[in-house]
Amino acid sequence: MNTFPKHHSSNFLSQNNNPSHNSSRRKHVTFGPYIVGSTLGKGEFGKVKLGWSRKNESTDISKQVAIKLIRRDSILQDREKEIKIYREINALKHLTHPNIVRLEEVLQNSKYIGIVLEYASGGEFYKYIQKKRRLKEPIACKLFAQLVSGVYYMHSKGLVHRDLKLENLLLDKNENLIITDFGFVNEFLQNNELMKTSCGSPCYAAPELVVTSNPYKARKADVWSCGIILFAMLAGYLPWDDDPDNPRGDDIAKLYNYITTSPLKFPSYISAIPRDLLRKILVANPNQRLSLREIETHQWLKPHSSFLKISPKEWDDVMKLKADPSKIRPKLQNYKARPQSALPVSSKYYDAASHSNRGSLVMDSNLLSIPVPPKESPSHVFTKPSSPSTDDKLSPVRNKNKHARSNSAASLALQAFVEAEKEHWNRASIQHNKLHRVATPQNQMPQVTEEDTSPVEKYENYEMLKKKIQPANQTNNNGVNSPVAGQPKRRPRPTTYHLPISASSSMVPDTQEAKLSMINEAAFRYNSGSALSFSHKETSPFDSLSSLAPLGTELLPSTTGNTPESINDTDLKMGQVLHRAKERTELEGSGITVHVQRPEDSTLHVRKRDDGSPVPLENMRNFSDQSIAEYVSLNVPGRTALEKKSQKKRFSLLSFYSSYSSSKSSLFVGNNNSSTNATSKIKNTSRITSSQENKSTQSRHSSSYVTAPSSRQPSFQMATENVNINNENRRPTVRSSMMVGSLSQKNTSDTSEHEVQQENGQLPPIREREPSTARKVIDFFKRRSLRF
Ligand SMILES: Nc1ncnc2c1ncn2[C@@H]1O[C@H](COP(=O)(O)OP(=O)(O)OP(=O)(O)O)[C@@H](O)[C@H]1O
Repeated sequence: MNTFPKHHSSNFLSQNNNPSHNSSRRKHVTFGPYIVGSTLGKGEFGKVKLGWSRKNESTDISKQVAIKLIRRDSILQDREKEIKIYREINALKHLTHPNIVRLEEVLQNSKYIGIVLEYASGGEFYKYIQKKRRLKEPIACKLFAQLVSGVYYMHSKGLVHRDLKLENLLLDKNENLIITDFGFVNEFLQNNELMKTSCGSPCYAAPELVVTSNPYKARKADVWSCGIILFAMLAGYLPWDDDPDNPRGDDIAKLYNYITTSPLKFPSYISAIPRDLLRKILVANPNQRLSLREIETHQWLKPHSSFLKISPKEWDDVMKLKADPSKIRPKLQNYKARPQSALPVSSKYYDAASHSNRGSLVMDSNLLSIPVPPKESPSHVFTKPSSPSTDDKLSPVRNKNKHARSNSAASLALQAFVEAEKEHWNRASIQHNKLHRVATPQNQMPQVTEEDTSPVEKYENYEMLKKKIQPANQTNNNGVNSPVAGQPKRRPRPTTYHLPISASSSMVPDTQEAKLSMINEAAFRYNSGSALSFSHKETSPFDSLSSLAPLGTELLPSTTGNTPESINDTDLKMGQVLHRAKERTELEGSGITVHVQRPEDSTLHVRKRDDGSPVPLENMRNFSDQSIAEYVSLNVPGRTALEKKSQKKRFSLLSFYSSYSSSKSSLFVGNNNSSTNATSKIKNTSRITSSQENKSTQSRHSSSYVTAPSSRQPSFQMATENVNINNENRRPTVRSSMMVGSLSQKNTSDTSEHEVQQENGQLPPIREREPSTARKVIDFFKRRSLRF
């Protein structure tokens, strides 16, 4: 039974001290329709909290989200922050790809803006590498294919990320890659993708962003970052991190000189084919660097070539269908259709708000412009308008034979599409009402073109396939869905790209109910309808800026996230766990909502941790091992430690070039200043602490430009500004970075914890580490938050 009241408070709730509530009564903090749990992480803008949506009244189910909470007063003072937030929101509204974090909705109350995101329960990618020291090639290949697919999708929407790095990658519970943090995203025009604003982290930033003030080709800069990420996956450390003259890597001028003059060095355990790919990606000259399309066709990615052939349009089509079942054939609609999620409240809310004064949340129009028309920068090479790739028009079917079977989610997704195409053609030859009996011979697949199969059909067929390979009633002894033979015994995530690939026609569901169940379980994580309810047809994600909500507008309750589509089995059980154990009461007029636990009524007692997360302690046997394990995983100690990551130190050289603040900085190519001067100037000015960042960005009025010290790259020029930056406050051992825990004596969390304690005066300062031969490995993530 749903115990949540129909009306809920939009505010964070304070602790209830009413003596009438004894200790057995548990309270929960809420934000809008979400119960707020533990802190998942802390970023530049504040904390990211785990949240649970309220149960849908009819279905009694809940789902998990990550809520990025931003204090409104913190952004009122800081225009750059504000811009980043709205960049992120507007970009995410337009991106619906399985490897890009899904925006559920945006809420705000008097104190906070909350960006509600899909919860990436697999945690941070760099920690994953940290744990494994480095990734095996097949795993790296799968994850890199997902990264490339996500980035290519983003580029196809005219957006560049500009801050791709390990720290901005998360994993879902099935270890699929999720790209996050779109704060630096920007739009490019197909016929002029040049940008001026350098952003990102030096270790991941393409040389052209740092060593020249010329406009750079935005997509190629993302490609470079992908290459660095791939190297880090395979090697376990960042490339070009072994400069004896710059052992700590924090002299950016030296770092880039080293990058542009030193050949890439590989550890012996990276094999020849990925080395070849890396050598073609990590090319200092962006014109010679591979494009994403070229990367996709590289031999190393062949196992995932089919997945990579799924075009952005195909991703959109499938997701639209998921969001709008009305487009599915009437035959399928006749099955008991699930309630369709309404347009996210936040969207409606924003639309309504577009007529009102948006106060401080108006974006600077300069932000949206693409800097420097070609004629103004004749030295730069411009990209021609890209004509649609022929690859995009190809059906994945054509590539079927190229696809080597793999367990990867990516390749499985592709297989699903391929199989769906195949299925469609088989089905086309028989009566529609006998579809479920069709046994499709393996390896018989007519050639079809994109035009031959409508997205609706594809989707339907895909769903059919999915049902075939994983019937709803197929469970193992543990009550968990049985894996298909040969597949790992892991309950697949309800996404299309995590499908087992071997399908048996005997597994075709033969009832309408089974088919309905198949649809209901279906597919993508883009299932709540929220992200998809945004218009994808807008030409620019920034078109809708004016419709952003004004501050001070009251939070409206959300209906998003309550649809059954959004809930998987685990969520359901989670929801049951939570809601059986709770009762919620609203203290009249107080604005305080209290969730009360009544142990005598509960099948499972939910306790609250210090950090606010619910912890189930008793009576776990009522639930499957898996649901318990997953629930427990939400409360892993690592998360608590993660919370302490608040001590993240960061550099910021964002202020180097600010296209949206052109009045504050001017860009030009410097003249032949001596390299010595360049090096020393940058050395003196290129360090900045996070606490100084904001101040420094306000003070960047004068700029100085110096040539890069590289004699091999005479055309590269170094630009920087006097941004009042120094490194005095930086802790020498932290270097605004993370270490490879498995190799270092302390892992990241420990380090953060130490810092917290240290700042509280409980511990002596960490001693500076002596450089050692393993330093480059130990320092793997040291520059994790370095930004410019
Ligand atoms: N969708 C998510 N699912 C799970 N954890 C998340 C999610 N989004 C963010 N986190 C956690 O919160 C941390 C901070 O998030 P994020 O980096 O997006 O915040 P930010 O304010 O944009 O930080 P940054 O300083 O990197 O810009 C992440 O490192 C991650 O641990």
